[in-house]
Amino acid sequence: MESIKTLPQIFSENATKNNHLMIFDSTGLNNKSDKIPQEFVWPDHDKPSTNVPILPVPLIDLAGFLSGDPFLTSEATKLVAEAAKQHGFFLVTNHGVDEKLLSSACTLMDKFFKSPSCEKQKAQRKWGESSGYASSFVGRFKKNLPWKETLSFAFSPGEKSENHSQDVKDFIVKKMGDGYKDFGIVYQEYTEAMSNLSLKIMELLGMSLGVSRSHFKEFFEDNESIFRLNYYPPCKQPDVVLGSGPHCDPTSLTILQQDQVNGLQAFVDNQWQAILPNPQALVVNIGDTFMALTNGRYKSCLHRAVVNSKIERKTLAFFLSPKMDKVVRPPEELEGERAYPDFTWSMLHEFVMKHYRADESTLDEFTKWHKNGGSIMV
Ligand SMILES: C=C1C[C@]23C[C@H]1CC[C@H]2[C@]1(C)CCC[C@@](C)(C(=O)O)[C@H]1[C@@H]3C(=O)O
Ligand SMILES: O=C(O)CCC(=O)C(=O)O
Ligand SMILES: [Fe+2]
Repeated sequence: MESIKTLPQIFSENATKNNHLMIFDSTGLNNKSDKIPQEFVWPDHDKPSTNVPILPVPLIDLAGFLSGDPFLTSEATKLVAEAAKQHGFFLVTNHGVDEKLLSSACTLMDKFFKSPSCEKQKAQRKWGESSGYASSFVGRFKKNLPWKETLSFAFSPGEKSENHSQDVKDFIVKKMGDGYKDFGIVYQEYTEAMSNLSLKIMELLGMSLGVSRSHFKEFFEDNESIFRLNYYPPCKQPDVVLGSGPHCDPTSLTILQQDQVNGLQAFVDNQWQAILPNPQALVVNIGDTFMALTNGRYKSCLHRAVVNSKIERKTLAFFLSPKMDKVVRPPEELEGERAYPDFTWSMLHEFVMKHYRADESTLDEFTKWHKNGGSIMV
């Protein structure tokens, strides 16, 4: 477990020692004759292996559920329940999100990530915030740095009455200028589509748990979510680095679009197993906050992303999260001995952004931190 000391401790420590890594230049690192800097090299027990088995993730066709077919809805809830109880991962097809939107959102990532570093720095993420560009994680972690660049946005659907809030589009145009207006429009539309899809999946999850169809949908209607573009450059030593280290998503529900490059792995039945790209499907996984909302019934699963030496990998992740101040408490149908205390997403978000690097123990460590009144050292 690596705790993130709060600023300025770790930042100043790292800023001096790792100046050369303050900007993650994968091309430069790949072209240098010597080995990849030690900060990116993971311990032996975490190093990726090439021949992992393939995880048989259930493929759930949402067409029947979305059209209101009672039998197909019942079949879908059974498949969701089985997957969510075991490892929390499932695929959804016929989800209703426009294929052209999905394709352009993946292609358009290159406009940002292939631009010069000085351009990308205009959107640099600030300490403690999740919005913005993270070219290097050396400001947050001392070791086991992820081999990736990310661009993250805060998203909320806005009030029904007013026009949808345009926070995604406005953020990128504010940071990068009017040349990114079309870019912003595409990802604004994308995040709205993913927010709508996540609410439909919340209806399915509610029914699968024997809770009213509307309970979780209403809980997340005014969500304050995070949308993230993950760009994983090729690495000359793919056997020692990780694109995203082992973690459980601290959020509630993740909808992940993968490109056609393999890399996502889940830790199931005590081994890493690949979740292969499927162009017709989106990957959905339960996060820590929803595991708490189900009082531990549905599982938030450890997962990671590996990279390769030939081609970059791109993924788009919508992290559904409730309004910051909403109390995370299981509905009475799921009560019983409490697995976790009442908390707000705001508390857990602060914990993972400022005090603790999300891993497989985040919720347990957060529970200790929360019981100690949110004291800094975990
Ligand atoms: C709330 C969040 C924190 C992270 C982005 C979202 C949901 C997933 C989290 C993360 C990806 C889990 C692994 C570690 C992390 C630092 C990362 O690799 O990016 C996490 C994100 C973050 O803290 O920025
Ligand atoms: O990019 C991937 O395949 C996984 C990314 C992920 O798990 C995350 O961003 O939380
Ligand atoms: Fe994740």
